[in-house]
Amino acid sequence: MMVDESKFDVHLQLWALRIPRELCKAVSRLLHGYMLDKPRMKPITEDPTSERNRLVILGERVQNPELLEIPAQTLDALKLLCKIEVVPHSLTLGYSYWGADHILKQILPAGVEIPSSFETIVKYLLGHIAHLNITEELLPYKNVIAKVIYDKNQPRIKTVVNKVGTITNEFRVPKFEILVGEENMITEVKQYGATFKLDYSSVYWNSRLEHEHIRLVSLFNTGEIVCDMFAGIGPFTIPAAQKGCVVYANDLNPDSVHFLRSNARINRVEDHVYTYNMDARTFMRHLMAVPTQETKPEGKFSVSGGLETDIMAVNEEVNNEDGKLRAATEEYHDKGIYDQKGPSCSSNTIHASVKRRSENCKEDQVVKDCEVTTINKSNGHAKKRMRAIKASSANVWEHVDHVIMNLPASALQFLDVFRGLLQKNYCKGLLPWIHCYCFMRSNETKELIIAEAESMLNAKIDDPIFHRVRDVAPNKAIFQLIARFLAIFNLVQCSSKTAMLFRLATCRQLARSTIAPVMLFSNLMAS
Ligand SMILES: C[S@@+](CC[C@H](N)C(=O)[O-])C[C@H]1O[C@@H](n2cnc3c(N)ncnc32)[C@H](O)[C@@H]1O
Repeated sequence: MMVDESKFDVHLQLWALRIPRELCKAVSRLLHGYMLDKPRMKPITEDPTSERNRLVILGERVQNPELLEIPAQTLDALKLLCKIEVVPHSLTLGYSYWGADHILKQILPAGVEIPSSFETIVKYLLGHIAHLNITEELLPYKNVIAKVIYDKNQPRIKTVVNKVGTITNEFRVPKFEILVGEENMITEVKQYGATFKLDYSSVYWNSRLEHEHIRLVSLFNTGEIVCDMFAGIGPFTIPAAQKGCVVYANDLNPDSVHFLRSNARINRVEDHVYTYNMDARTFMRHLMAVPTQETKPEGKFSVSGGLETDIMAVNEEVNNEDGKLRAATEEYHDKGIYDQKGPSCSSNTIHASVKRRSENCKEDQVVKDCEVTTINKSNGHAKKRMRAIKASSANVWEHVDHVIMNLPASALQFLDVFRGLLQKNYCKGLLPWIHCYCFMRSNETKELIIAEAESMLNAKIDDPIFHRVRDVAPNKAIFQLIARFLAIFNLVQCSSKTAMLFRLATCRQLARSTIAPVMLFSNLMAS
């Protein structure tokens, strides 16, 4: 459907005063309330007959050249300023003048609910892409709505798209139809100071998870080691790395991993991010070095060209640089840099983290290279970054503080990968937190979720408490929060059709003799 722009023309026959241009200010003060008053329209304009004059356009209420609507007193004051010359002035308010809502009201048939604001029509605005929120009722008008949104948001919006069908592919990427504009869907978005480049047509992205991304990362401490099993283009990975965590980030979708790497570079955290492109279970098994039938990675280890290369390189480094951690740690203690407080790090957590690694290094030779560099000093605060902590894949696991599992549709089923960890005492120190997102439908119960998680973990979960983070169906969630010493759970009930997301975390504070992990569930919106 094309938009006939001429249909929106409104012709106004007005009156204007021709005045010397130097009197514009004085005249407009006097005529306040009687001049043209339309958004985005200036009431004083050039006079086509003379450069030395200007035209003061009067409002629609002034309907004749005698200016009877203007008080005589005002007219007398005007006459004292200059000779009053009244001229007719015609004005056309066209398509370019009217806002999107006005135009849509004219186009859409009576009875069709008009999206009342830009925010209701546009679901997401990602860089130059507007992803429309087209309801069933508006589907027949999607092209014209897209055209209006496009025209009215120049030059910012270059592509207007609409989602088609439901997401069925394993990469969780919706299929889009381009309604107007460029086919290019590579764009950039910003979240809490980080920049994310992505191809919206080939990778998963959900702007509504912004709060959850940053909320989870706020639980991490500088220097901690994070495994992001379903990393996408890095909305958990990048802020975690920016915080000074070392992140092992994996995704099955090669396009996601491509942008994950770009984003690590764009945000200058490539030293903190190791990227992998393989199935998450394989990825974890390799990091944990749990012996399984699967001995070869299904995908690519990208950091140094391959897992084997990685291990060889690290082993070589280990041979050459044994003891470096100790020296580095002592040096930093000598310099006293841990006593400086910076906006992005806590001296205590770095201290604790390095100390723990240092102890581990002495005891187990786990970490072979640990270097802390002061990258930046601003506002008197020293910003400290933990540089990459290189360890052989066989030992990475012993230092993992957090595992992120954001694949709500099936993350629970991946929990079995941790059985080795719980049963074989791989984790020498504290257990990691496992942040596992999952859906919960209204016909499911928290007991069901826990049972599934327990069965996948082959371990008992103690005292669960549920707590909602976000529900899918508005007004249908029941919020329940019960705090316990060792366990926090999030629970949401919702309508039968909607699904919930929950976050599950094993509590690393548990003694290893108690293999029951503590879990934290919280729901997110469905993607
Ligand atoms: C819901 S998205 C989450 C992405 C990212 N963490 C975020 O919050 O935007 C799930 C991601 O898991 C990836 N994925 C799906 N199946 C996978 C598997 N078996 N192994 C690894 N990654 C997988 C998808 O490609 C997708 O990027």
